[in-house]
Amino acid sequence: MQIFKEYTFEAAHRLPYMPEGHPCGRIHGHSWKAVLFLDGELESQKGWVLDFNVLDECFKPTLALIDHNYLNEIEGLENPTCEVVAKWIWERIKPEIPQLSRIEVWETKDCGSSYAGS
Ligand SMILES: Nc1nc2c(c(=O)[nH]1)N=C([C@H](O)[C@H](O)COP(=O)(O)OP(=O)(O)OP(=O)(O)O)CN2
Ligand SMILES: [Zn+2]
Repeated sequence: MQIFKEYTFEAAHRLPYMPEGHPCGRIHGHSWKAVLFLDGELESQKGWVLDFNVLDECFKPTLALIDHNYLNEIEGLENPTCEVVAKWIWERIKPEIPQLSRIEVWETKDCGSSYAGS
């Protein structure tokens, strides 16, 4: 069984390795979306894989670091592409939620990344 939960955050970033004059090299902001997917067995009595509230509590400190922030100033996000952001979230959440199977990070309404540990 797979479950998922979507989180949104507002954050600014710039991509430092863009050529001179490239718009993504300038500081700009997005309404980002992170979707966390969990794979696991149904707990028979409760009828769920994991309480969404447990996931919320686990993700809350990470969300607080990135929401309304400038990503480039956060350790590990010096080059904050959506690929790097997905991997960074994975490395923070996977040790606490072993059922985590994939993360999507949407940078705009139509582009993003998907990371499943490799
Ligand atoms: N593989 C990646 N490519 C790009 C990333 C990224 O993280 N990974 N990021 C950017 C920029 O940050 C840009 O802000 C987002 O992409 P873009 O499609 O250019 O978004 P726009 O809204 O500016 O463009 P539309 O014309 O509206 O689609 C660029 N590339
Ligand atoms: Zn961007």
